[in-house]
Amino acid sequence: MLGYVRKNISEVEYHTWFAPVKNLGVQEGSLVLGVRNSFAQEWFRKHYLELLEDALRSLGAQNPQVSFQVLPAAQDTLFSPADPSPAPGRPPPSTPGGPSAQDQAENRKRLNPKYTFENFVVGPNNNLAHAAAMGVAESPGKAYNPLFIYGDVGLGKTHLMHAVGHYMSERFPEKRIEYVSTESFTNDLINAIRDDKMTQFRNRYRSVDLLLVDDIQFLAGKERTQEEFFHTFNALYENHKQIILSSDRPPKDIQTLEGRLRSRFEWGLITDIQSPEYETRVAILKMNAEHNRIDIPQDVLELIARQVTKNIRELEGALMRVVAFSSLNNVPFSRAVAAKALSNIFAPQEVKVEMMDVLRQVASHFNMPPDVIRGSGRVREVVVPRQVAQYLIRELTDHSLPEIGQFFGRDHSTVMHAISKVTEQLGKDQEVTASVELLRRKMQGLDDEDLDA
Ligand SMILES: Nc1ncnc2c1ncn2[C@@H]1O[C@H](COP(=O)(O)OP(=O)(O)OP(=O)(O)O)[C@@H](O)[C@H]1O
Repeated sequence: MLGYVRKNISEVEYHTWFAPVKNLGVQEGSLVLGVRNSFAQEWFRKHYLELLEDALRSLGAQNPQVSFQVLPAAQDTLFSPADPSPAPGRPPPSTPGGPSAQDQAENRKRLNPKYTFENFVVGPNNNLAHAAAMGVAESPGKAYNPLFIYGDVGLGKTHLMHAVGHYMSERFPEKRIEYVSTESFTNDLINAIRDDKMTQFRNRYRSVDLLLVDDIQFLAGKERTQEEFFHTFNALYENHKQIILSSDRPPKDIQTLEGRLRSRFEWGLITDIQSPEYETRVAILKMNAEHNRIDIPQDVLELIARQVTKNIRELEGALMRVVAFSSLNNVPFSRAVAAKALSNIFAPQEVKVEMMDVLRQVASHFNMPPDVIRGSGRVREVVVPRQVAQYLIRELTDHSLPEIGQFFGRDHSTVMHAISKVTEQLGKDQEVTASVELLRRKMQGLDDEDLDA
């Protein structure tokens, strides 16, 4: 099967997605593949399901069925940077005569273990840069050289550069990879001049297979550094070694950059990354939550994604802030809690209650699945929560009776009946009264007293 798959997709895709997959055997006629997280699960369903079914068909299956299951945490080696053993399916450790374990460790040390292709959410804002980086990873020194990625702060430029580095260090452990910020490059140069170690400096930078230089805009105005970088660039370029540069602006907008450097930066491919749109932001948050094993409802992630729009680093920070806030105050995640946690940094946002929020809260209060409440059951245990939910939705949202009816698969007169029934019971039936009050308070947001307590 893998042979078939490999022939039909690029090598980078294959190694990114298929190398870590585990065969979990056949269950109820379906081939079950273990993947690392729900992000990968969705990705496989969307992008590779047909290909896998075709692969099975090519092996003679009449009615091929493939499903994906998230592997338990223990088998997820993705975020164990301290673990020096290679992940399953990855190249084995070096052999005698091959690259030393130290080389590999050196390579890995400089790269952030989180910044891989697998952890990079692709959206319309970054798909070109992502495709270019994949192209470069697949054919270093050949596809686009240099690759120049620009974009505002915190949008994933460094992440993409490191992803190429990881990919190369896993597939070709003998390759030398150097990741450096322009600032470190400048400092190294200054030190080398001072200590009379220019030969070592040149050897270090001109002997690499992949040079990643971050924030190249800081070359502006540094004449000696530009001069040295020019020669480093030429040496690597002539030897078909790959260069990737990141910057906050395109080469033409970097002031006081020597013309000969600017034109070299334009030789390869220039690609930009824009701010992510809403769906991409939600997907990034979801992936982050999962990687950190935080079980946080989708609607809370959506609220965070609405608040932070420009910078992914801030987006991740906002998520951590919400997590810390809820843990320190010992309150469960909710949109109200998230809004409160973020209110010091962002303008307080009015939390609009949605029908689904109410249904979920009611379901959790009465300890039954939301679908049962919306279902057709007629016993009192289900009818009371259903009526309470309809009553609260009418009170807390702007939805009309027919809309509420539709949400419950009923007509508006049923909703009207539910509302008058609850109204009648308020103050008389203790259970109904207490439930309505408690739920109303929960959904209107927490008061400060709650949090202080
Ligand atoms: N598409 C994405 N999917 C998942 N995470 C992302 C994505 N883009 C960025 N991130 C995350 O956002 C954070 C900031 O990204 P990164 O450091 O690469 O930004 P940058 O553009 O290099 O910023 P700077 O200009 O400040 O160096 C990182 O934690 C990174 O993992």
